[in-house]
Amino acid sequence: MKFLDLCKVYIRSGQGGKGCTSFRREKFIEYGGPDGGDGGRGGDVWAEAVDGLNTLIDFRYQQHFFAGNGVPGMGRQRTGADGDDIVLRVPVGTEILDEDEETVIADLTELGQRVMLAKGGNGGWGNLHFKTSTNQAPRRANPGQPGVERTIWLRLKLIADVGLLGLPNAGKSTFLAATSNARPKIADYPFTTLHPNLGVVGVDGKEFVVADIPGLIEGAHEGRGLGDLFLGHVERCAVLLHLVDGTSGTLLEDWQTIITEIEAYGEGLADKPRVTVLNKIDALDDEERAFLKEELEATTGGKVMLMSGAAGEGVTEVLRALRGYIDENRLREAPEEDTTWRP
Ligand SMILES: Nc1nc2c(ncn2[C@@H]2O[C@H](COP(=O)(O)OP(=O)(O)OP(=O)(O)O)[C@@H](O)[C@H]2O)c(=O)[nH]1
Repeated sequence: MKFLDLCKVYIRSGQGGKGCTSFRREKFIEYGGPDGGDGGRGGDVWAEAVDGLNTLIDFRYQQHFFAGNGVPGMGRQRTGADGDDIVLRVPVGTEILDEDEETVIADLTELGQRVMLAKGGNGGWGNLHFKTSTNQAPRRANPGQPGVERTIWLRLKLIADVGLLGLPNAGKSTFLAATSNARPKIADYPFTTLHPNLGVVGVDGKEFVVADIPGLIEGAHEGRGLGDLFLGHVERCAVLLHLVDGTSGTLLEDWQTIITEIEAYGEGLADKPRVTVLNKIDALDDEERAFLKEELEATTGGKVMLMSGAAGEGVTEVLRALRGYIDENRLREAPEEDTTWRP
């Protein structure tokens, strides 16, 4: 069972600071009582679903996360400072699994959702805490509790911003290849090698993820895990891109077949905003283009864009239209300007 994006992370919460053994020492005060303060609490390790991420790629560069240790207590009843918490910032749709890679610790499906993964150790008590009626001068203080160390897995299920629709031969693979292979570092996105029907597409310096929905529907029959994966994609898609082959001779039927399919599928797929594209226009003359566009617009009741994925015509306009539907926060900064698609 392969998942789109999976990485292993080592975390450790902070150790509690140790308690202090100390006695009040001041001029004219004999036998001043115990005044050792408590140690500070160790920092916690949290995970939080944040905006603006759509991969776990950052965890390829950092896998160890340590929260701060608590500071030991001090004399004159001073408590040590608490250790700093640390927060793993993950994309919405990240599942956190235990070391066994099976037990789900948390499923961060909503923006801002947070979960504590390792609690910091309590600080130890200073000797002030141990004073009793029979022992006015305790020499005892506690060590801080140790932090918690554990290995976890992060698994990203939901990543597609755009769902790609179209009958076999509509030109989906050609479009994906043409728009996403401009990225020299595409191998950095682990899921692209695991799942050929996904592409990271750049336009105007921003990136988003396009997934081939029919490919995923087929995948949905392969097993429960993949089915869930598909649902995740569908839920997260901001917009659907429907490619219709302008050279098929059965334009309106082709369009209707897909619409029927997504309506039958349910899960809100048919209610998503849709960009409808008349594809392969390089094979059509001006008259045919105008005729087919008009015909398709009359059927869909909306605007139809013209494109040739193979020749690169109209592609930028389509990408910009898609980008317009995607929340700005969800777009990734393209690594370099020259990774953006161009014909
Ligand atoms: N003339 C022309 N042909 C295209 C264009 N895009 C794709 N094709 C051709 O159409 C055929 C199908 O293209 P694919 O990209 O494989 O179509 P697909 O939708 O991915 O098809 P499946 O993988 O079967 O789902 C191929 O022979 C392509 O060369 C285009 O813009 N213009």
